[in-house]
Amino acid sequence: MDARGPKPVLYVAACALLDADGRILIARRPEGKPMAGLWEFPGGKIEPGETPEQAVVRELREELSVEPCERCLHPFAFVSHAYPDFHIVMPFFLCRTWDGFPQPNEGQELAWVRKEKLREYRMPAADLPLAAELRDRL
Ligand SMILES: Nc1nc2c([nH]c(=O)n2[C@@H]2O[C@H](COP(=O)(O)OP(=O)(O)OP(=O)(O)O)[C@@H](O)[C@H]2O)c(=O)[nH]1
Repeated sequence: MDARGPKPVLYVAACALLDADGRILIARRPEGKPMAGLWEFPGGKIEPGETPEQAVVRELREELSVEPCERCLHPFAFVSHAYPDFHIVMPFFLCRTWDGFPQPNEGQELAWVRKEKLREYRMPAADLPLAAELRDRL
């Protein structure tokens, strides 16, 4: 807490889609959104009453027209990170099986990236440990 009071805590769920060649899908935040231009993992805020898995399924459908099954979402890591204006808690899943071909429904740029190359893409601070975990543990 500081003089401005406690920071809001934001619960976000995200997912690494992994293709058969071991590449990971990342998306570039479009102009007009906070943190525009940074590369991140597909996902978004967990709505009230939703599980993290349900939030990932909904966001993948909205953002990418991709349908994973909930059972295909494997818990991989989580983040708890203090941004200057909010604190993010982010369960993070791996998914190797889904229906559909990812479409950039929100005008976002998409990239399939090898884990070794993730560090070449500028990411939000909260994602840096996730990129390192993917490099080390996949
Ligand atoms: N989706 C996603 N959000 C992330 C990641 N890392 C990270 O710091 N965030 C932050 O978590 C928050 C998620 O919000 P979002 O804007 O993607 O969620 P949303 O689609 O539900 O929001 P919206 O409907 O208000 O646009 C943003 O502040 C975003 O910058 C990540 O890897 N994936």
